[in-house]
Amino acid sequence: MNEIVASDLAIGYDKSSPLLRNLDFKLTNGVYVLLGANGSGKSTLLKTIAGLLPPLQGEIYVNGFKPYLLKRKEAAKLIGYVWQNPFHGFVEPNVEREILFISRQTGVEVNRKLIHKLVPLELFDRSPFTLSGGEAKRVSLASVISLDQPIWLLDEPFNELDFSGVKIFTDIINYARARGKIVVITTHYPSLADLVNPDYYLLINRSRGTLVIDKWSNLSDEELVGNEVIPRVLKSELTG
Ligand SMILES: Nc1ncnc2c1ncn2[C@@H]1O[C@H](COP(=O)(O)OP(=O)(O)OP(=O)(O)O)[C@@H](O)[C@H]1O
Repeated sequence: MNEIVASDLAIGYDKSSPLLRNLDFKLTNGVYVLLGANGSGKSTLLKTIAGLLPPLQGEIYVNGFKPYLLKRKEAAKLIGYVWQNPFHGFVEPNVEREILFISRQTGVEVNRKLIHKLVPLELFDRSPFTLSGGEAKRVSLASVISLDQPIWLLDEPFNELDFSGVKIFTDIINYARARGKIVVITTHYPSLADLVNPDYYLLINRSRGTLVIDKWSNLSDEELVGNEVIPRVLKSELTG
């Protein structure tokens, strides 16, 4: 059983004004979608779970480990964190080397099926820095999740994906669910997130600096709109 446990957790960059505080939750195997306004702290929460940021207060555990105390290679074996902007993560001169970079660093064998689902072979010799936005997203997803870690944190994975990219991604999330992973996905598009049948939604309440964890059907349109999440009745909200 995989688990992410937060206990009286406060996160952010400034102890005197945390973005989120008093977080107490336990996530177990399943698919979670993290929603919230621009700048509310979604990426910051993922970075804290990934161990890139220490808690400001309280504690975070990933499968019993404090992630911010793990060596980067150990953290990379446990947690696959895909950055929001793929170009921020690229370090290699060609796509093939880029995809295998974390595997080389950690010594973990990659799951080639996941790589080939996401990235067409004809991209392998290209510089990652010359890729289109969608191609770059596919490469950055492949470069991280091909390690098949038990925990995947995916920051805005739907951005830039075309229809076939969304279908492939949906298949990969079904695979992750069947393998008992914990997958946390951020998005501003709940209608796309719905395609992966999330178990729970994590909604950031920015004014209170807290996190609501619930089923989609229990989140009211008022609560969604109040936190800048695109609601169910989109047209009337945008034109009314
Ligand atoms: N390194 C940093 N130092 C100080 N403040 C930061 C740093 N990184 C992010 N922030 C601020 O923290 C807040 C939360 O940022 P974060 O990226 O977590 O938001 P988000 O919910 O992911 O937003 P978006 O929907 O726009 O991607 C923002 O106000 C941002 O400017």
